[in-house]
Amino acid sequence: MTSQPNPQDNLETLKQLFQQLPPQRPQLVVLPEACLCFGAGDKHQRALAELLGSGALQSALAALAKAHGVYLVAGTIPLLAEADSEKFCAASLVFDPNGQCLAQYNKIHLFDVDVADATKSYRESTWTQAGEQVVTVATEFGKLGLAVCYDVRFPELFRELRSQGAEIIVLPSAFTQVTGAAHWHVLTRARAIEQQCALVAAAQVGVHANGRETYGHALVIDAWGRVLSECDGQQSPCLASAEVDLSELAAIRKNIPVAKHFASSKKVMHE
Ligand SMILES: O=C(O)CNC(=O)[C@H](CS)NC(=O)CCC(=O)C(=O)O
Repeated sequence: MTSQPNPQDNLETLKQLFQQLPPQRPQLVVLPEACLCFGAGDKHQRALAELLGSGALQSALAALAKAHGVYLVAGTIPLLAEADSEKFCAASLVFDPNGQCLAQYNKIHLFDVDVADATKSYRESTWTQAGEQVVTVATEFGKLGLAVCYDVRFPELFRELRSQGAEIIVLPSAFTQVTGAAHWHVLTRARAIEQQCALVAAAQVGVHANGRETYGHALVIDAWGRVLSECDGQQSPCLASAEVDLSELAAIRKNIPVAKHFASSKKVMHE
């Protein structure tokens, strides 16, 4: 998506895009980081922020999941830890096909980074409160592990998701054009290969209201590291969709038992 500041505009885009969902069920749909509000400035985002379990953004997303009978990872929307919190969490929510919210993951690694682009200085922590919990959630087709965007640069988080049983990792993102062109495919494929998990990486793409430029290239990657589907980084909105065979995952894990080998090497590395 090329999300805009006004949530209503983005919901309209999503309603159109959901018309193109393939017929298979169960189905998992993953949205990009800041899917309902992008480029509006932190005050506007803080004004939109909701408490878990109530609010217009969450109701609209729950309704979308229910209307189409899909699991929906709506990453991210601004959620408040407490009603009077100054900062909001970049929260990725998981809805089931009945529109029930199953889990919340707050982005742990915040993008306080300098990039050689028009924005130059990104300081996410000035308005975002960092998450403190690793989150996995069971679904009828396997266990999801939750991560967001810049988290992809921290393999330790993905190691932890795997050890908590994750089989499919979801990664709502808004990678910058510059870092995305250099690192996006390598990082996402590396996390899928090393943790032997399927990985679904949704992405913002194009030029946003605040002049920020995002890379796009939403991906579905299997546990062998193959790219099963990809948006081309030009079209917006765009749907990358694939059928993932999780039975292959068990064979990959049996043949290359990295989890077992890590358990032995861990002793050496921590001494
Ligand atoms: O600010 C918003 O509204 C939405 N959030 C984002 O765009 C976030 C925080 S600024 N972007 C990233 O984490 C980019 C990571 C990245 O590009 C990299 O790791 O190279």
